Amino acid sequence: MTATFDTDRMAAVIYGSEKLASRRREISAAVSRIPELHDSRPLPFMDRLEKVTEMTRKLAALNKHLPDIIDPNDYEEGLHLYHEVMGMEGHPLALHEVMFIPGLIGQGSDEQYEKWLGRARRREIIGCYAQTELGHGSNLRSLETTASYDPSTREFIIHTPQITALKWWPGALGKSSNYAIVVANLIIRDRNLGPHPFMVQLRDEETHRPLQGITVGDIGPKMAFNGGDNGFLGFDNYRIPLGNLLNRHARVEEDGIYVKPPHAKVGHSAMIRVRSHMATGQAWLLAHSLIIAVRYSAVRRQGFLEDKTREVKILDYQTQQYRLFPSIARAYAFIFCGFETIRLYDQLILDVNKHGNTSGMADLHALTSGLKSVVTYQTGEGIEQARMACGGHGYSMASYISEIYGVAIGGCTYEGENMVMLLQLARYLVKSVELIKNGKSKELGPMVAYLAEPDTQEKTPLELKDYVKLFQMMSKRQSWKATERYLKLVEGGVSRDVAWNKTAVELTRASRLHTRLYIMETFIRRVSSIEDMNLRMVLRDLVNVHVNYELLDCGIYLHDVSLLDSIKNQLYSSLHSLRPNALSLLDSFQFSDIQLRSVLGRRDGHVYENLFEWAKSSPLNVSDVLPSVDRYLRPMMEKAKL
Ligand SMILES: CCCCCCC/C=C/C(=O)SCCNC(=O)CCNC(=O)[C@H](O)C(C)(C)COP(=O)(O)OP(=O)(O)OC[C@H]1O[C@@H](n2cnc3c(N)ncnc32)[C@H](O)[C@@H]1OP(=O)(O)O
Ligand SMILES: Cc1cc2nc3c(=O)[nH]c(=O)nc-3n(C[C@H](O)[C@H](O)[C@H](O)COP(=O)(O)OP(=O)(O)OC[C@H]3O[C@@H](n4cnc5c(N)ncnc54)[C@H](O)[C@@H]3O)c2cc1C
Repeated sequence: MTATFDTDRMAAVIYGSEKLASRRREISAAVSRIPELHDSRPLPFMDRLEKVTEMTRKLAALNKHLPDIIDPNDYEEGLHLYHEVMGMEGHPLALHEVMFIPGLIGQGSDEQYEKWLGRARRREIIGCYAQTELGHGSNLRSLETTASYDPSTREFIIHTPQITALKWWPGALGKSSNYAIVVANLIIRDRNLGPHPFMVQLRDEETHRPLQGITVGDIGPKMAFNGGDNGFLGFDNYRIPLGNLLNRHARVEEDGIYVKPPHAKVGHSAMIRVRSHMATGQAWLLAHSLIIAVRYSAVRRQGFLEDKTREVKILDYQTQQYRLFPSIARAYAFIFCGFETIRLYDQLILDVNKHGNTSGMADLHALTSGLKSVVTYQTGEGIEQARMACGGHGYSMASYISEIYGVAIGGCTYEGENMVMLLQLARYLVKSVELIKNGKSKELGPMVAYLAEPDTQEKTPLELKDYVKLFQMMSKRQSWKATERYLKLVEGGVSRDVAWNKTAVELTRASRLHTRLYIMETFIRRVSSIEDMNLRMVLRDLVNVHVNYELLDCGIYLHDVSLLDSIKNQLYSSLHSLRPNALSLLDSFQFSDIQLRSVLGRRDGHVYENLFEWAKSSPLNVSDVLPSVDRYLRPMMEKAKL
């Protein structure tokens, strides 16, 4: 079946501009011509040490070639080049670009930029972001690492009071970084002023050995990211100068006077940044797994439909389409939402850093808390469906889907565990409902204004705005239901914290619905704004899959469930309409074979030949008889014969 649109033009919609889309193609082509930048052999055949070594080798090679391939100051081009060459399994600079430099920009003063930013950008130093501890990750207020100010020497003494206070998990900390932004409780004259970010040198710049007073190492293998070195870190009364408190917002004077920041959570900007970028990152992972599954499904033939002389492509099965197409819609929806949150973050950091204006923080915190939770969860679901859609071959590392899954679901945990973050958004929703109850609807932000709308009769949705209306109604009802349940407990004398906990499941449901509504509205809005009518029509088919699937999936929140039958019919027909364009919608992401790293999902479609070559290259096939067979199996069988 042939697609009805041009994938290069769709790529420009996905990546935001024709220029960036074509630069991505040029960068992929340039990488394909430089063997030094390719994996020296398939990553799944490597053990952990080999993977870390391979990633470090490629990173150094990339650093050498980078100025010939891209403009080093272009963030988007750099991101693509890194994805292409380094892949997704982690590397020594993974946190340097993602949290260390942004953390320094968000928290450091101009003087501190002068001292560290240029060096970091030139990669004279490598940094990471060390916040989570062995005993605490979610509850930042209970972090135990201390940074006590000593006015006599104008230094902070960083200390790990007990084992639970060891920093644990930071990416690229274990073996690669020589600097870290360390989050520690600022203590002045025995007063704990809460977590603050400090620039800390961990290793000697010449020898790379840990400095005295620092204990640091790798935390061992993980579900994924095994090319990276997540680490542990402890301090034994380790002294750093006063100037190492990142002090754009909060300051300590030489005499120990504390100048507090304009907003209590302004120190969290590095986390807000990653959360703002997560929707696009996850969309990209989801699209990776889907292109593998859809390409394979367009090659794999099994069973018969009308034509009894030739087996059917498995992509023609309705169940296969139901498994995969709603996730294609989500990948697009997440990309569009992600661009919006990135733009909001960039605006916020400008407002805060230039004008000290923190008024956008609460809204963006609520939005990104919900979005990162829903998007990572649904991405995990979609990738797992993609794996199952490839049958037995999906289970092989040749598909690479299990690696993508491991990487993606890390996002359910890092940057705030999903349930914890859904509860953060719920605080915002509950406050909004309370405003309405207190007659202050005018104070509601635009994203929650629908919470004040009256209930109307549910009717079969015909146009997109009807779907949005129905979804708003479901989301509003759940936010109200959860809030009223919580307030009733509080009014009955239960403490706020306990009442919150007794309502928590309902609260997380409200947050999910609110976020799914936001995703739906953003998707519809973006598609409606596309000028090219041809592309807009194709994406309209995708939106149709999305709105019907979302409504069905959340149908339990409708009062009139008889609506669901017509929605089911509309979904089945929209899956059918999407079939001719499904593969091209994914080809539009324009992943190269190098970037995909999937034997099953290669562009050439020679699935069986490629799988056989891959199997033959397994290290186990280097000899016909393995030493373990000689040593154990043959003697066992010989003994049994006696
Ligand atoms: C290529 C891929 C690379 C992947 C790299 C992955 C790298 C991963 C890195 C990491 O994981 S770094 C560590 C990340 N850690 C976390 O995310 C920890 C999660 N916990 C928190 O963020 C916070 O503790 C919390 C859960 C948000 C709660 O914060 P806290 O206890 O300090 O506040 P509360 O008392 O609950 O709330 C008070 C008040 O403040 C509001 N608020 C909280 N955070 C923010 C914020 N960032 N911005 C604005 N406002 C915030 C909160 O909503 C409350 O408001 P009110 O309800 O009182 O109005
Ligand atoms: C791949 C990866 C990379 C990471 N990189 C970094 C890094 O670079 N730097 C860094 O500092 N950290 C990093 N982390 C750590 C990460 O940020 C934390 O693991 C994460 O924030 C979750 O915290 P936790 O481990 O304390 O989970 P916990 O909070 O212990 O979660 C365990 C369970 O308790 C529940 N729970 C906890 N609190 C509540 C609550 N208040 N209400 C209801 N339920 C609750 C959770 O929902 C969850 O079910 C990384 C983690 C991973 C997996």
